[in-house]
Amino acid sequence: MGDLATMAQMKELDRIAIEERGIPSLELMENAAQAVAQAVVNLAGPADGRRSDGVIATATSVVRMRTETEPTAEEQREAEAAENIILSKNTDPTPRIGIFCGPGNNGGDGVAAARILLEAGYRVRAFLLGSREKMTPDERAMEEKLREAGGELETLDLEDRRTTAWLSTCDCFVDALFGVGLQRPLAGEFLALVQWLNRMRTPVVSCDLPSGVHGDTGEILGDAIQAKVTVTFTCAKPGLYLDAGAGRAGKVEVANIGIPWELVFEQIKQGREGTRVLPDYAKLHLPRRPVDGHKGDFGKLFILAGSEGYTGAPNLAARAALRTGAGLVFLGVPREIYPILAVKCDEAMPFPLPEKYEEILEKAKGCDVALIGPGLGRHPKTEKLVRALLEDLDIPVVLDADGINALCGHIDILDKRSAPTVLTPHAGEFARLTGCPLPVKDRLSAARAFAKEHHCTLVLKGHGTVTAAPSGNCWICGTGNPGMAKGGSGDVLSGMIAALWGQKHLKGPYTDLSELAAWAVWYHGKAGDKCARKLGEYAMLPSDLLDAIPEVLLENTDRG
Ligand SMILES: NC(=O)C1=CN([C@@H]2O[C@H](COP(=O)(O)OP(=O)(O)OC[C@H]3O[C@@H](n4cnc5c(N)ncnc54)[C@H](O)[C@@H]3O)[C@@H](O)[C@H]2O)[C@@H](O)CC1
Ligand SMILES: [K+]
Repeated sequence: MGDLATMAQMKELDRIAIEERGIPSLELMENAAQAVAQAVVNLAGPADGRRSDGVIATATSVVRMRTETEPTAEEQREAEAAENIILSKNTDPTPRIGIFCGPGNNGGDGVAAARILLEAGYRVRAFLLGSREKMTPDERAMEEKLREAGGELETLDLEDRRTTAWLSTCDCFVDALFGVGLQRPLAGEFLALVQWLNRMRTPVVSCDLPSGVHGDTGEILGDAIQAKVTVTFTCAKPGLYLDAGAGRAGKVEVANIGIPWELVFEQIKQGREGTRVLPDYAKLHLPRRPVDGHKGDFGKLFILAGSEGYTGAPNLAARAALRTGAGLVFLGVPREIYPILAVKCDEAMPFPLPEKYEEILEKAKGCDVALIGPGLGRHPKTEKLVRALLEDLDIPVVLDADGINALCGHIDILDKRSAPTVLTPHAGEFARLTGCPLPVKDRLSAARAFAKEHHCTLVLKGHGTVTAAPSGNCWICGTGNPGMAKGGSGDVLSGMIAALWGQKHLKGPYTDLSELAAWAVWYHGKAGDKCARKLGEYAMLPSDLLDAIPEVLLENTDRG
């Protein structure tokens, strides 16, 4: 489930399928178009137009809005013609589909979908953008077939009122401007069309990618289509789940277009540096806890957290760890705030940090996992302590927030560690640590490169949090929402990761600690989604996540 392909991988896969395996490219395009046409039918309703109510009023206002000054006689005639086009929807409710095709094979998918929908009885108009000379042979072949079916590939003129009137009555648009061949930011007529379409708010089905979204990074080049559904071919692309691209893709449907699965396996799934998405509907089952397990088996956690003014973070991290199954949680906090934590904690065991470093080290060494950082502050003495622990501790470490900041300028300490380490930065912390500019443009590649270079697990937070393993494998999280963008959510996540890393029975079948961290990210996002449904994105709090963890884990634990 969920293997993703980059734009380059996709092009290579298509090439091998066509050139080496002899699969006709037109057959692939036809299959792609079938899947797109089906998505249109799902949105626009059946060809007899039973679901067209409500379009007329919106459409009329679009034409009227455009009459700003006193019209000339010619303009008056045009306006009337446009109005008639709109009113004709009353007598002919057959769904109208506007299809916008670019000059490449993505455009070819659109042309083929136009023919399929026309033959199915829909009112279809297909428009070409860009020069006809640039059209690929396959797109030309599809244009020929469209013509044979009684259709036409028109040149789009958004100044023509009759065209815009007709488009304003459409039940659905198909975006077939650019797919994996997008090379530069949208400009000129492409940009103008994309912005016009987005203003219309008519549901859009995008072919392969919303045009303007970079398939590898989710970056928006110039502007991008806001799709309702993206029908992506063979494998989904990372950009559909990352950053702004994820916001433009709408619902992602992956269509098999006839490339043999063993070829996909060879080229994509078997790849050494794979990328997988963990979608919302994924089931990431934890095994049952062993019946004879005792609290020591479920992980002794050492948490170093908190400072004056940050008394919530240690408690959130500790409680999240316990909610995620940790056996024992020792919570070391600065002496000044210890009394506060002593009152807050029931299950976790807070203690004031001893003056002597050796005593702190000894306490930490007796544990299975250390979580360092939530609310720790950036006092030089504290940062020195963090670095010393990273050097001296040979147990797995989860490094979060100010724990990460303490590594700035001292990345060699990370390189020297032999025990597993996971860092959980948001983009700001990552930029500070690596010196890369903000915003981090390609989070997937950046996370992968860092994890490989420093031989650690990197959880780079954001919309579609990326977890990268030292092997180069990556997971993109498909859960979570903007309601979680509040101070404290990260503390909960770090506690959850530490808890999973500490439980011995999870290390049998799930030895890959990086994958366990990716699971923790997914559970955390899922808890957030439950809170958003119940409390709303505005009001939900990081502490509410703690109450949602039980339901998430119940749904994702083997009960047999
Ligand atoms: N035979 C195949 O390889 C198949 C390809 N398919 C479709 O074809 C797509 C890939 O086709 P292509 O490689 O032709 O690429 P695209 O159709 O995505 O785009 C390439 C064309 O767009 C132009 N272009 C790129 N960026 C531009 C910009 N910003 N402004 C203006 N022009 C720009 C390029 O010069 C080129 O003419 C896939 O995404 C998929 O939709 C499917 O039909 C399945 C089979
Ligand atoms: K597209």
